[in-house]
Amino acid sequence: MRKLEVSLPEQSYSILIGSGLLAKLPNLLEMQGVQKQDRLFLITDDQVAIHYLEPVRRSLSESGFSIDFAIVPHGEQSKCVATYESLIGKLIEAGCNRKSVILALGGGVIGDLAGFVAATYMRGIRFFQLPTTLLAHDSSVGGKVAINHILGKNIMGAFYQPKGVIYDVDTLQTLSTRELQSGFAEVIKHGLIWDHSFVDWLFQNKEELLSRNSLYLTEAIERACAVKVAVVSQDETEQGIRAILNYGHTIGHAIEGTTSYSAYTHGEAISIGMVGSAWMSEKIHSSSQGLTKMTEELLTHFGLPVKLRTPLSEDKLMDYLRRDKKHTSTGFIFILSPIYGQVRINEHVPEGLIRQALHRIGAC
Ligand SMILES: O=C(O)C(=O)C[C@@H](O)[C@H](O)[C@H](O)COP(=O)(O)O
Repeated sequence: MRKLEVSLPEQSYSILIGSGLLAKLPNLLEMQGVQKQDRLFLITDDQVAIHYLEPVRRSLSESGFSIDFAIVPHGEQSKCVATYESLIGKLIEAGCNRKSVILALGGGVIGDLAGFVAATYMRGIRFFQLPTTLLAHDSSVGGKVAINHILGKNIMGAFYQPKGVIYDVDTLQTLSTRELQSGFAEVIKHGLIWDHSFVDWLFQNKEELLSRNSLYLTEAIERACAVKVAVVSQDETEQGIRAILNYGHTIGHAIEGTTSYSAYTHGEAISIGMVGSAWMSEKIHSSSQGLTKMTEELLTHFGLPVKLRTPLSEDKLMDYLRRDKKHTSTGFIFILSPIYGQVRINEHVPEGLIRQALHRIGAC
């Protein structure tokens, strides 16, 4: 088992990554201070539930924990006010109190949604992230929890850290190919923003990674999480450097939002967003020549899209970009890469350049 520590001013926690961790959940929770009398409430989705709900529920009940659960439909549409409110109702009905603990068993949607429920139920109760997708190496760490508004992604949210992340890599074996590939977008992002040797390693080991070799996946998750931990521990609430974790997300969120979260997975949208960002980087920084081609090659190797499948309106994407959380009254802020393996926060990116980048990725 690999272990990383997230050290934050108010609270620190561990990320445990390894095989067979869900089976050890009762012990791992007790080691993190959860007691048998603390009511557990597990939140998952209908796809994850098929594989993991019963074994997890049974092992916790047989170990003496009392556990209730709720299953929501899979997909980004569940990150909404209606699902949030219904979950709060279920917690009340189950008798959850301030000592109760939420278990977020699933991918990024479940982690964000259950985390937001935990952050707000009775003004905040403990929660653990139990990621079951590759993409969730990113969303489970760092405490960004949120639900979407029809006009914007993650608009209602909080910075609310989990008490721990328990990442059983065996769960990646049941992911669909599309979901696995989607997760690589965020893994690649962590390399592109911080550590070019990690990007090279991903290139070299793509066969092992795509064939779900657990040792290689564990290594990839650990290295990507290490980048995230290094950034978040410097800037928990995104006052500055944490914005670099948004590389590719400005355009990516606009793609997801304008297609009502139905045409692209989060990873696919971020993949296309990173191509747009690489292209703008080349236009602004002469030192990043060749970045777009290299980014496209890497993403394509991992089965990710580098262009919109069907053209989207440039104006609609621009409207969405104006509502991006990084946007200020002084202009568009983009995370761009002056050199392979590093990024900077670029303020005042000209609208004309953004429009050209949108064309480059297939907007019309
Ligand atoms: O942790 C962060 O900070 C990130 O930006 C990571 C992103 O990959 C993640 O998708 C995040 O939820 C996006 O946050 P948002 O503030 O842009 O909504």
